[in-house]
Amino acid sequence: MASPENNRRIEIYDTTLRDGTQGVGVSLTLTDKLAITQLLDEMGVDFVEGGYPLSNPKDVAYFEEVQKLELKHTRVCAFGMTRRKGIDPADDQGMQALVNSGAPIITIVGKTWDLHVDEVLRISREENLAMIRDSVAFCRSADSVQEVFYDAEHFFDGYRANPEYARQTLQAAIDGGATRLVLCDTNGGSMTDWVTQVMAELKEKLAVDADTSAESLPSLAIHCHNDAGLAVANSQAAVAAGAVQVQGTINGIGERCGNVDLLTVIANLKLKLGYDCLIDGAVARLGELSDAVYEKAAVEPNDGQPYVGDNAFAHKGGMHVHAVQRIAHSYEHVEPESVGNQRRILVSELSGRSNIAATLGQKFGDAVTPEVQTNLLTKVQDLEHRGYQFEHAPASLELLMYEAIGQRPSFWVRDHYRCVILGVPEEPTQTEAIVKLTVGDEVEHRVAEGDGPVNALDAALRKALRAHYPQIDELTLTDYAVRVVNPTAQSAAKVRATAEFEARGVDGNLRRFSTIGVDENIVDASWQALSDAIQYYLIEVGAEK
Ligand SMILES: CC(=O)SCCNC(=O)CCNC(=O)[C@H](O)C(C)(C)COP(=O)(O)OP(=O)(O)OC[C@H]1O[C@@H](n2cnc3c(N)ncnc32)[C@H](O)[C@@H]1OP(=O)(O)O
Ligand SMILES: CC(=O)C(=O)O
Repeated sequence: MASPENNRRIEIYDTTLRDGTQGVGVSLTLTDKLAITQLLDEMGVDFVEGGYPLSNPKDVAYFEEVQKLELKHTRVCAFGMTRRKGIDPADDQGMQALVNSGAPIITIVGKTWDLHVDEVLRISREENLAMIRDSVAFCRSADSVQEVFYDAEHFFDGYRANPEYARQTLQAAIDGGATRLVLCDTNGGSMTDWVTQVMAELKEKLAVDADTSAESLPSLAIHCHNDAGLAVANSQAAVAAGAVQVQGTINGIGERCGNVDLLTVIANLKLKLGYDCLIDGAVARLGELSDAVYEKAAVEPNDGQPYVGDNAFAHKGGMHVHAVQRIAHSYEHVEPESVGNQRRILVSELSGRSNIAATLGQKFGDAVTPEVQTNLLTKVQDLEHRGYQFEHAPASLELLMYEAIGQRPSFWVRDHYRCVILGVPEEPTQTEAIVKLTVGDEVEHRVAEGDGPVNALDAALRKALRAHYPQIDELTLTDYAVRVVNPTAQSAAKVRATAEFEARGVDGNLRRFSTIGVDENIVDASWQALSDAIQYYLIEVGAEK
């Protein structure tokens, strides 16, 4: 699949810790930043931009602490803007912070677009060129600094508005000693043809301006934002046109619509286009890297994310599942494992018998006969028509399977439950639940208080069952969500309760599973999800009824 002719090595420059944290809702602790640096190093990421040492105490501490890590592949970069107008770089706090950070690479961002020079900074165009040149040269002259990269902010917009001036800004960075000229699509609105065109003509024109050869100029790099949904395409177009480095973030987190998602770019470069990047084996760990960054950044994962998202290899439609069972790449562009992901087969009203066989066949073996498949499918279609959604509740689906083959155990028989809520103004609302069940020959009639009806019901049900099935104490509710199925019915609408539980199986491993309930009554929907979970768990651990 990869084109063998593209065997250049592409440098990967990660700015998750700087540009990524400019994303809405993203905040990383110092410990998180250091842990992400270490992970990126393990993968062979060439450059990690740790932050802006002038910006805040956390970033200052980062550059101190990161020096204690033993990094094998990564060189740490400190980011900052050009010196302030009208002063010597040596007197500029930002410049001092950069060279004192101890980072071997300094990345200086400067203005390309005359609009920003005239209207935002309100300085002369000559002063802007001097700021770029002086700042790069100052950082380059520091003993601790190995290289200076120059981030040409708004390059593609600036070059459209005034190509001569945009080139002069790069020339100033070259004169200062920059070793990479990073073309930034800061506003993320460039079209791919424009990126290709600029890349194609830029080096030749820069060489003519400087009366030198294109080869003797610093290499070009690319830094794209995703405001027009083209960050991946634009980054790859730049690489195809000769860029040696791609800057971006893990999972594409970043200001506004984000930076380019390095995970997608890396997988495309390596698996599709035959470029070299990172270390051997790293691509198969992209899923792990994605999960780690989502978790540390406390950002909700994007299930539809290319390559690494939970849905990237999830097959729902019956015809697709049928085909994938026969030949996986009929509906998969790469093997899920090649990027650290896995295939998922979902059961829903859009399923065919293949979905049932693929999902339950391994566990239930020969019991999954064609007749059982058809019966279970009919049941699922009927229930989904009533509001259930089994793709979110595989444990409830398994209970239906036990029912379909006549093997669903009855751990208890419910007589009734009752919930009482006492709401008095200015006082905390009190809730209590009563549960009456028959377990074996014994009647259990229990009451419990809780924080709301679901909690009280859960507590009362567990009280009633504990003496018979002590294993239930292992079961923890980890997530619970309620969604209205038919909102037009307003407060009489049906609701779907989905609950996620965690417990150790008989093998001692922690497992998560989800169940579902649907009813007009929110408490009854929750009762179904709760009691499905307990029954499912008791079956899993082989409880005697
Ligand atoms: C495209 C990008 O992602 S660039 C990075 C953007 N990231 C951030 O801004 C996060 C980190 N920033 C910060 O911590 C702060 O903004 C600081 C420390 C840099 C500056 O804080 P302050 O001094 O309070 O200034 P403030 O943020 O309000 O305004 C920016 C200042 O930098 C100046 N400035 C902006 N860009 C440049 C540049 N490339 N070169 C020199 N000066 C610049 C502006 O003129 C303004 O100075 P002024 O108030 O004297 O006119
Ligand atoms: C430098 C940078 O982050 C940008 O121009 O987008």
